[in-house]
Parts: sequence; structure tokens; C-alpha cells
Amino acid sequence: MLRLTSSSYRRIREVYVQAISDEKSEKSGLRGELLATRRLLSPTDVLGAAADLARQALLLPELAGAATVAAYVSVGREPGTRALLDALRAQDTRVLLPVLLPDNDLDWAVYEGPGRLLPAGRGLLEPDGERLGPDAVLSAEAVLLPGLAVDGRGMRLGRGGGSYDRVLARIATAGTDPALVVLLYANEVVEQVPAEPHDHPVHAAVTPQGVHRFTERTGPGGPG
Ligand SMILES: Nc1nc2c(c(=O)[nH]1)N(C=O)[C@@H](CNc1ccc(C(=O)N[C@@H](CCC(=O)O)C(=O)O)cc1)CN2
Ligand SMILES: Nc1ncnc2c1ncn2[C@@H]1O[C@H](COP(=O)(O)OP(=O)(O)OP(=O)(O)O)[C@@H](O)[C@H]1O
Repeated sequence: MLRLTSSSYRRIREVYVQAISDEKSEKSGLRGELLATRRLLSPTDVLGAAADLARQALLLPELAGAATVAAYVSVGREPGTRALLDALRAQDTRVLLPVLLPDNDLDWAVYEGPGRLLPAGRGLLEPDGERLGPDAVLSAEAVLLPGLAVDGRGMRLGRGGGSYDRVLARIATAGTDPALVVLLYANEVVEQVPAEPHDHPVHAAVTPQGVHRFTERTGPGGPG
């Protein structure tokens, strides 16, 4: 009978574990690490980074000149978007904010200021105005996406709800070509993010330290 030494057993197990670890489980492992790193940030770190992030984002011509931008209200240790939302609104940009639907798809409503945000499920803050429907995002010239990481191809790792996968699929189907910009901390721009067939790349990432550009926009609205 074949008898395995403990080291050969360990090796076989390693190979087996490697084989069953598909992109999905790689994604959840990476999510865990990145969320743990965010938890190390103090409230002061988060506030300082938010001010820098707003400044960097407003340097993007795609945002400075946009009539409508789809954004989101940051919560917890996410890169802060509140200063950016107010700056966009102050320059008369129409800002759309997501409203999470029970199936994790996103509805949208106009941002009418900090006093018009209400606590919603999962620790989120959502606009209290008229719901415009999931297709309202198609009116945006730029979409700011939450995420946990992005790589040099522009492949984005999200929280895993699939909400923004659906937004990106909807945009691809409609053929609108908004600037797709993920907001991250600098350490979250990484070598490689595990990608599945449904994932769509983003054009750029903004961090408190600067702007990273990945893919060119190809449609009539883009430079290419
Ligand atoms: N600020 C913000 N708004 C957003 C998103 C986001 O990532 N950030 N979303 C992106 O798709 C959508 C909401 N999707 C979400 C999907 C999962 C969880 C979530 O896992 N929440 C944890 C608790 C929060 C935490 O500490 O991480 C939970 O429910 O256990 C939250 C929102 C739309 N709005
Ligand atoms: N177009 C789509 N319509 C419906 N479900 C989808 C779509 N695209 C992806 N999904 C599902 O969403 C789930 C989460 O996908 P994934 O792990 O790629 O999320 P993510 O991109 O990290 O998160 P998010 O999109 O919320 O930022 C998966 O179960 C996937 O099958």
C-alpha cells in the first residue's frame, strides 16, 4: 500500500488547494486583506485623505467639465467622497447617488446636499429624493466607482455584491462611454486583481496621491 510521508502529504494538499482556489476565492482573500488594512486607518487619516482625494479628482478634466456625474457616499474607512460630492455640486454638476435595491442592483437619485442623505441598510447613506431608475446612470458622463483594488489593466475588485458589475454591464449594453474612475487609497493600486469574465475594466483610478490612467476611452465622447 502507498504510504505518504507527512511532507509529501503536505505537498499534495498544497497542489490540491491551489487547484481548487479559483478566481472567486482569490477575490475574497484579497478583499479580506484590503479591508483589514483599511481598518488600520484612524478617523484623522480618513479625513486628511478625503481632502486630498477631492483635490486630485477635481484635476480630472472628465470631472471638471461634466454635466452629470454618478458618484456614491463614502462610509467608514472608504476613501472619503463627501468633500468631492459638495465640490461637484458647487460647480453645478448634477451628481447622481446610488440607492441599493433588494437584489443588489442600483437605483439612482440626485444629490441635493448633506442634509438630504438618510441612513440606509448596511451602514450606507442614501439620497432621499426621487428615484430615477437603474438606467439613470446612463446619463452620466463620468462614473465614480467604489472598490478595494485595481490593477494596471484597469480590472477592479469591488465588495462582491456585483452592483457595479451590473452598472458596467448596463453601460456596455447601452454603448454610452462615460469616464469610469475608481476611488482608492494608493496601496490599493496593485500588480494584479483576479478577474472573471463578467468584469469590465475602468479607465482610471484616483488616490489621495494622484491619478492613474489605464485604458483609453474609445467612443465618440472619448479622446481616442
Ligand atoms: N459607500 C458605498 N456605497 C455603495 C457601495 C459601496 O461599496 N460603498 N456599493 C458597492 O457596491 C453599493 C452598495 N453595496 C454594498 C455591498 C456590500 C456591503 C457590505 O458588505 N456591507 C457590510 C458592512 C459594511 C462594512 O463594514 O464593510 C455588511 O453588510 O456586512 C455594503 C454595500 C452602492 N453604494
Ligand atoms: N451583469 C451582472 N448581472 C448580475 N449579476 C452579476 C453581473 N455581473 C456579475 N454579477 C454577479 O455579482 C457577483 C459579484 O461579482 P464580483 O465578485 O465580480 O463583484 P465585484 O465586482 O467585486 O463587486 P461590485 O460589482 O459590487 O463592485 C457574482 O456572483 C457575479 O456573478
